[in-house]
Amino acid sequence: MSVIVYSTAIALFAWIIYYRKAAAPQKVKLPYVEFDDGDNSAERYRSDYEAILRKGYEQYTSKGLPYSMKDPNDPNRPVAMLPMKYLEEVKWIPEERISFWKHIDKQSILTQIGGPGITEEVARAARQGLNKALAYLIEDVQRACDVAYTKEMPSCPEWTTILPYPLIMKVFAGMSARTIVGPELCGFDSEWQQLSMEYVRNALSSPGKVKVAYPQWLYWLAQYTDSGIRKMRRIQRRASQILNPVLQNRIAATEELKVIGQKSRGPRKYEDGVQWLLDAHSAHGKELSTTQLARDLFVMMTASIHSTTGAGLCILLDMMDHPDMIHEILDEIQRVQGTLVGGIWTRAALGELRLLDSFMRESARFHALTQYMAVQRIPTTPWTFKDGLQIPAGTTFAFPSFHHNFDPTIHSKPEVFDAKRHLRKRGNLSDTHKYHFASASEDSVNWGAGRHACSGRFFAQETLKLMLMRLLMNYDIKHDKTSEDTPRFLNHNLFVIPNPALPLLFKERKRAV
Ligand code: HEM
Repeated sequence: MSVIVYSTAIALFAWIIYYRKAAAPQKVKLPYVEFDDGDNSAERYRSDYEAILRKGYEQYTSKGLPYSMKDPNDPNRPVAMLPMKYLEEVKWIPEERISFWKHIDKQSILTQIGGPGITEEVARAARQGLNKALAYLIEDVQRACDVAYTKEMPSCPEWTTILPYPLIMKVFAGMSARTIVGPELCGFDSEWQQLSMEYVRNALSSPGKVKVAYPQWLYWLAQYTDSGIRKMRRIQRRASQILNPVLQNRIAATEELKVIGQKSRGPRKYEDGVQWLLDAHSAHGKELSTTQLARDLFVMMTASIHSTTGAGLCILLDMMDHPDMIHEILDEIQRVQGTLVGGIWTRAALGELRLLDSFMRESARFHALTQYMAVQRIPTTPWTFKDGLQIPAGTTFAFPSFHHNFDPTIHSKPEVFDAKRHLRKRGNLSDTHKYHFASASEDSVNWGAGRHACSGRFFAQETLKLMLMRLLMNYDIKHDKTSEDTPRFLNHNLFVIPNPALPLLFKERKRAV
């Protein structure tokens, strides 16, 4: 008897050892960079990743060498930081092999708590639907911008304190509602807008709480116990209801078009996120339910709201540090505005705002569109680069976008904010797609790269131009001396965001420009 018990115990012990070894993630074999002074606490990393990335850039990536460091999204294995020479090899590898969406899942944990994730249909709707229809949407988006400013901006005949972050966010939400759900639900402060903003708020705040309160294997439980996540589910149910008639309209319009057999060159009856998602699902032979529609639209909102707001505020803050440029930018705006028919902006006209565009791209270079690293990917099976570098399955690798932006071999005098830098670069080029704000050109990976490069970046570019123009033309803006101690930027792990609590002073111009 005791022999049986003894043998069983040994077998069990051996199995546990084997299982733990098999389950333990394989570690990447690269030099590990950490803080020299011995303080490698979680808090230190949260607020000072930039220092580690700078050290890694100086010692390794700028010299074409990879290294590893603590991954804020994965306590079990480090992230591999790669020099740019590896980028081409992974840009176009299929998602199933080198995954971006798994990185998003790891970072946001939304799919692990019952929330939505990026899908092929979401990516396709933005890449093909939004980008193709963008030229037709500018007029409506401009109108939504005007309505939002009129409603949100207080009267300020004298210098008035305003928090620009929530202002920009609200205005962008108005513009994106028109684009994402179309004319039926997009009214300013409509139920859709309130639901979607509340959803995004919870989708961004709840995962952090879950990560602290639960071990990873119990994350799934939070969808039943966490009030924020339960709220997201309630919002999703209500959103599905109000989206139903909108979806039916898109289905009917698509059927009508099939019957007429019309292959028109212009916009269809509806050009919006609901239509593009319907197109994308149909293209994959899938039926689109209202629940899936709500989830997909919320993914788009979550991807776009704070990223665009953050980039917009970075640009505004840079403008205040370079007031000399504001006059030149205003001259350019007025010159182009003079060519508009009925004061309506077009994509072509927005494209003529080359100085404003160059300023925006320089701001994006300085602040890396609020992220220290880019092109984060996770191999689904072990990946070997051509030179033999191996990345184990499940280990994130990434590229150092922020420090790349300050590399003197890429940009001359990188520490100088040079608003005309990209204008000069574009000057002699026949390729008009390069070096404008939304370009994923080779001198920057701020927008990512390859098959997953941000598909909403052209929309972000045009909405930011419309929003910034309206502010510059109507208001003088300056820093509030009483809030000099308020930090302008906040570090959080791999993000550096303009402080949402930073107030600025606004004063109406005597005569709007
Ligand atoms: C300034 C604003 C924005 C910034 C800084 C930004 C940044 C990014 C970045 C860095 C990526 C990952 C790219 C990669 O790793 O290769 C990305 C992907 C994506 N973005 Fe944006 N984004 C912005 C605005 C938007 C907007 C307005 C939308 C939609 C309307 C959007 C939708 C998406 C989608 C769907 C993806 C995933 C693409 C794919 O997997 O194929 N983004 N974005």
